[in-house]
Amino acid sequence: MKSIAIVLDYIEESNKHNGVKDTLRKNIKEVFGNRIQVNIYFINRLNENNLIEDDLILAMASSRAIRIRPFVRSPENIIIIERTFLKKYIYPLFSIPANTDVLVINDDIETIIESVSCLYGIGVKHLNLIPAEPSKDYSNIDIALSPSADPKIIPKHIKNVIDIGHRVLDTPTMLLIINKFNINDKTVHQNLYNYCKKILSSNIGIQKNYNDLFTRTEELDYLLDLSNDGILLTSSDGKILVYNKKFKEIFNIKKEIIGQFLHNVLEGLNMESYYDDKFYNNLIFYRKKYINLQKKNLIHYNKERRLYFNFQEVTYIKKLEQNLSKQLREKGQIAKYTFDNIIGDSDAMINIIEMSRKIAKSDLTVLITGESGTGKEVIAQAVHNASKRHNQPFVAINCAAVPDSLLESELFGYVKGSFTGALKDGKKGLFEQANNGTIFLDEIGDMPTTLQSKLLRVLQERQIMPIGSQQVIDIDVRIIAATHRNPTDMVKEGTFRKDLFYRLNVFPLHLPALRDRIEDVPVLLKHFINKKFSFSKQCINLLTTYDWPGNIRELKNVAEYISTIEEGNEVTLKSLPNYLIETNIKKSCSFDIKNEFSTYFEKEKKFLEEKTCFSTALIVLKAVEYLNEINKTAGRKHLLETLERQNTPIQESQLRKNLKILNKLKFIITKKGRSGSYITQNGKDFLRYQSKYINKLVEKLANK
Ligand SMILES: Nc1ncnc2c1ncn2[C@@H]1O[C@H](COP(=O)(O)OP(=O)(O)OP(=O)(O)O)[C@@H](O)[C@H]1O
Repeated sequence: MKSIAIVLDYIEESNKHNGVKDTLRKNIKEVFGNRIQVNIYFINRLNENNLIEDDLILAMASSRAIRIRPFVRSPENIIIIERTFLKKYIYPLFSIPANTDVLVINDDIETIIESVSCLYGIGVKHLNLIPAEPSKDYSNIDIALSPSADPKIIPKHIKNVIDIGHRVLDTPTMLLIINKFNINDKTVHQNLYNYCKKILSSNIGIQKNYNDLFTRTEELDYLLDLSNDGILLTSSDGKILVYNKKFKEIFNIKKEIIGQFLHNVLEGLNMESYYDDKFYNNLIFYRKKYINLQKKNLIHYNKERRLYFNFQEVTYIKKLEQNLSKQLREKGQIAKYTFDNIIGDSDAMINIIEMSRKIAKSDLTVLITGESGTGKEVIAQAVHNASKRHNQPFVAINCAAVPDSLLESELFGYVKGSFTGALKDGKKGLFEQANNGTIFLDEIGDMPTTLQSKLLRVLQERQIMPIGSQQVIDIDVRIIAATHRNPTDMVKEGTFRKDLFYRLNVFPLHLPALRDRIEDVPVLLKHFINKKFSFSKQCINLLTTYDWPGNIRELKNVAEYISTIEEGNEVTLKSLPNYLIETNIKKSCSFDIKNEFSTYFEKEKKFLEEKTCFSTALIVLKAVEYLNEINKTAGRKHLLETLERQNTPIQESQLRKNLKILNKLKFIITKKGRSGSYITQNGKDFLRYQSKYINKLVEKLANK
């Protein structure tokens, strides 16, 4: 414990100095509590063989400081105190009429003069303060001011003796002590603030500045304490500079921790590992509690690095979870599939689920390959939901569905005024929206090469730079990419960057086509059909020998078809869509089935040929189906863009006409407003029936 010496002038005689001694001791205790020990010395009892060893020595005046120097071990620790009066004693003086003669009485002339000058200094200027000299006659004065009110020294005729109390330590002296002992304790500042309110400082400037600073710090502390997170600021080597109440609460800390090292305060958590200049977002376990720790670096203008820590109790996060999930759901940024919703009995599927569960535990990048409809997105969602990021956003983007010109701004965002047509306030990119969560980059193989190099940088640096911005943003996002193409072939062809491929292919997952795990067909059908059905033998035969080019997505559609069409309990060939039967017959029989099925959709085909250009109608219908499948609104704008992308552009007027005709045939339903068109089962069947014709047509048009 630090100690302070107070050196008084004379030996204590008949308790003469008790007042001063007790007052100063009381002042120090009031501000510093038991943090400082006070020792009292008397000047005429000091001995050169017994030096004062205290950390700070308070002298009453400079003349006394010189006198005590030889008796002090470290004279540089001597400070000359400043004293003042308490408000409660001084305010009554203002009721004495101006220019009244008032005698100031004390033990000796030196202290009397000091008191008079101090009274003038604090603003008692309306009275004629007269220092009482022992030999003089003051019979014309009938008011006296005295701190001790010792009756012996007060002239008999004076009846009105006003007690002005002993002088107390002034603000600058208190601040000097704080400074000398490097005290940064909040309670001490709170005590000094209260103490200042009671005294009339002769140094108004210092007192006012101190009070202002204290009030501001108090307000900031108040704001910090409002937070539900534990907040902490340390120097770059972990010395605690600022903390809030919640921090102490989370870690059950009772003592003062300012100036201590964080790794000593939170023992066993290896806090030193956070002192580097990286960003962290980790879940830690401390005394039966899960706590989410975030650490950021703050660089001040003077280039000194500070570490900002934020701690959230998981119980509290849990409460936030519902709120957050609601918001994410509203934004469509939630992954609904978990491993429990993934159906599959085949060895291949069991293997994939097992692998994926392991992958979910890590934070590494995953590349999922497989034909369209094999469940790549479903797996990506399940991995996200089984990962530690499951409470954070899952943001999916189909790189093939967004025009190249827009893909960059969709992914990285832009700042305001970046380009014509940009939103007024700029736009957050999907990477930023996915921060702390997962981004699913579907059809990565369709990403233009210019963007591939930008993506590579994101993967390397974990930073993004919005279009038009000069600043990079740190992001913490898990990347899961998928493609129905063969990335190795694309790298060979030079359409996909080799370095990007290696960065993405950290965890490769290949989903086999449904035809290669045909044993999954019955369980999937059972899962998707919500009624209880039995299947005829032929039906099972057909469904398990069919190729399923559209994989599980196609099977889901067939299941939907069956649920709608079949009114009985048994699914027979009749309950299946026409195109399935056609393909199967073609597969198992050598004769051309064209004649047998030539009556299918004959009327519709004729109607189309009469009303419009047959091939255009087919292409429009196919484009509606495609946009529906990727969950994009099949409105006129998207349809025109899609047709343009596949090199089969048409005029808007043509599109409108064809949509109308397709609606008439009930191949599509176009809803009013902005929800666009939807292909009906009839439309889908018609397309399947015409599928070869369409593929040829698209190929032909694309090569024209
Ligand atoms: N194993 C599975 N269990 C249950 N449903 C599945 C499974 N796999 C896929 N599905 C269903 O099939 C549909 C298509 O799956 P998904 O969108 O994940 O395929 P994809 O491979 O990402 O397709 P694309 O390459 O066309 O984007 C989904 O709507 C999902 O309901």
